[in-house]
Amino acid sequence: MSATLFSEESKDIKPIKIKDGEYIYVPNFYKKELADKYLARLLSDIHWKQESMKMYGKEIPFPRLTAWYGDQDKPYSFSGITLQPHPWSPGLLKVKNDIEPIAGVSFNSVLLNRYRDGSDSISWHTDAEKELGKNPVIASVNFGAERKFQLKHIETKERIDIVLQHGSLLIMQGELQHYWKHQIPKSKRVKEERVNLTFRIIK
Ligand SMILES: O=C(O)CCC(=O)C(=O)O
Ligand SMILES: [Fe+2]
Repeated sequence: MSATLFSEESKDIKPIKIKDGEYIYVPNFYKKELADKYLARLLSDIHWKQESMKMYGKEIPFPRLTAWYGDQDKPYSFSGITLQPHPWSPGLLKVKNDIEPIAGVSFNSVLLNRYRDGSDSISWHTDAEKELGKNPVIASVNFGAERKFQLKHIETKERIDIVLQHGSLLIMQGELQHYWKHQIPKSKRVKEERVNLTFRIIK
């Protein structure tokens, strides 16, 4: 990571080192007013879709809506489906430019997740697909309802919970994807929508 990429405010942002990985969490990356604006725009402008996965000959819908945006030559496969990206929108490019000085890398795609309420979720997985490279940097920006993000060490089963708040930025980096799974569990209490953007580099 190059120190010259860091802006004045982001200079003090240091990765949190954990066993076999590291992450950065910036709770108030966007202040509330701006985060509210982004949330409204994302809800209305993004081409949201409920994808499904074939399992034992049955179509199982994902418990969330998704969308894939990015450079046009980078199709992406996950959970048995392949997505052709929509071209970058001005708003997504703005967020990308805002987070890159902190991530220290240049992203070429973003997977968006929309959790309509607490009954939407994403279950335990790693983002260690081949096309993300060896130690991927994954930057996740969060808008809307606060949801619990859980990390679980694959060998020791150690757990780390982070409540991802409106306007926050979470960056997973280092060896984390090889040793830790993550999930957003269902939560009966949550009635509001949440939108999550995970910026990635597809090789
Ligand atoms: O919604 C989140 O915070 C996590 C999303 C995620 O893990 C993914 O899209 O791979
Ligand atoms: Fe993930």
